[in-house]
This record gives sequence, C-alpha cells and structure tokens, in this order.
Amino acid sequence: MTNAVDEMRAKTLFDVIKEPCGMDTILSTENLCRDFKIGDGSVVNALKNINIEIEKGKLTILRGRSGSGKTTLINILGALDKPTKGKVMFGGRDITRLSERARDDIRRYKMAFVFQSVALMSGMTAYENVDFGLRLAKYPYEERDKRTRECLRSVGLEKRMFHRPGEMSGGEQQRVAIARAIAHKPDIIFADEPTAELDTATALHVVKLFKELVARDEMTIIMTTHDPSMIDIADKVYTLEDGEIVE
Ligand SMILES: Nc1ncnc2c1ncn2[C@@H]1O[C@H](COP(=O)(O)OP(=O)(O)OP(=O)(O)O)[C@@H](O)[C@H]1O
Repeated sequence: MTNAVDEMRAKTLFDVIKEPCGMDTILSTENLCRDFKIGDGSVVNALKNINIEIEKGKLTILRGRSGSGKTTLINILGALDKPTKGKVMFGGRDITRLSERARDDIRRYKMAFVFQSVALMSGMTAYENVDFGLRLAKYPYEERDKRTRECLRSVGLEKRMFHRPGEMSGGEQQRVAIARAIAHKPDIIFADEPTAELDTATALHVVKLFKELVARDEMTIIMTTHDPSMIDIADKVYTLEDGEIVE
C-alpha cells in the first residue's frame, strides 16, 4: 500500500472522529472493568469501574504499587487489550467495539508506545531505528530523513545519531525509543514504566523530556510509574490501588 493510500485510509477512518466528549479530552473511560480468570478457576478483578479523562496536550501519570492495575489499564487505553466491561472513548467513539483491523489502524496511525525495556534493533544505529518505522509506513525518503533527524534532535541525540544501542547509555537508548515513538506524529503516546530500568537522574531526564514534548509540541502523554518522585512533573495524576482509582 502506498503512503498516500495509507493516509487516505487513516483519514477516512478518522473523519468520523470529531472533537471528543469535552473539547480537551482526547481519551476517556466509562466504568471500565477487567477481570482475569486464572488456572484454579478464580477471578482477579484487575480493574474495577475506572472512570478517567485524559486531557489533550498534557502529561498524565498513572501511579500505583506493583499489582495495582497500571499496566492492565494502559494496555486497554492503548487498544492492546479489551476490557471485560465498560467503554474506552477515543475521538468520540468507543474503540472497544471496533474490529481488530480498525483497532490496528488506530494503534498504527494515532498512537505510539514506549515500554520499560527499550527493544531497539541492536544492529541498527539510532538513525536507522527511528527511520525503520517510517520506512514500514512507506514514507518517502526525503520525509523520512527530515523527520528522523528532527526527532533525534528533539530528544537531544543529534550527536548520537549514528551510534548503535550498545554504544549508548540506558537513558540515551530510551530517548531513541521516544524519538521512534514520536516520528509518525501520534496523537497520543503511552509509556509503561519507561523509567523503571534507569537510574534516578536519567529517569528524571526522560520524564522532563516528556514534559518538554508536551509543552513544546503539544503532545499528549500517558505514563505509568510506581516512583513517587516523578509525580510532581505531571499535569494530572491518577492513583490506582487494588484496581481502583483513589483520590
Ligand atoms: N494475564 C493475567 N492473568 C491473570 N492475572 C493478571 C494478568 N495480568 C495481570 N494480572 C493481575 O492483575 C493485577 C494488576 O496487574 P498489573 O500488571 O496491571 O499491575 P501493575 O500495577 O502494572 O503492576 P507492576 O507495577 O508490577 O507492573 C495483578 O493482581 C496481576 O496479578
């Protein structure tokens, strides 16, 4: 499929997406529940009636202890998993009810993901890692080159562009992953414990970079963390306890 066709398909899909619920709400949930059946026949209620609103152009943090439900929630918000009950409203429609193909398109064109373990291609340079996703999406060379350089510059890695992951620090590798995530200009970035494997100073640096992307480029970012030192930097914090949002 050509890039133009891809763009058209995405446009058609999102023509129906008008400004959602509130003017500034990009994503929201209604009474979201997620149960997991486990081997012995019992059920874990990982999420219980979650109602949250994610504001456009802000950094939202989901915090909570291990097992509180952060990953389960961010996976459902990012259309990687479906709830047992409830809705996820994105762009004014309930994305839990869409076909897998439509959910794939939303993930591909509208969303981006940054995970705890960075998962860069070890044989590729920072530049090639960022370029790779754009190449798969069939962007023409000039645009790919421009965006790749821009994104690496915006995460402060212009001098590391042609280094391989093994030649970079953990924080630098995570910044490459962030550059890769922002390259296709997603509406929203989901970051699940992106700082968990970094030392405190580097972790703070990555979160400040998120804050910068939000302030400078009006990106919307949702990140999970169990680290209380991160929360001051967020525009909005939701705390999860045992599958519920608490004040
Ligand atoms: N696939 C699964 N099958 C069964 N139970 C699960 C599954 N995934 C998650 N759970 C359970 O759901 C609850 C929430 O898990 P989740 O991974 O969302 O927590 P978390 O806050 O992200 O934890 P951590 O910070 O340790 O990653 C936990 O009790 C967990 O054991």
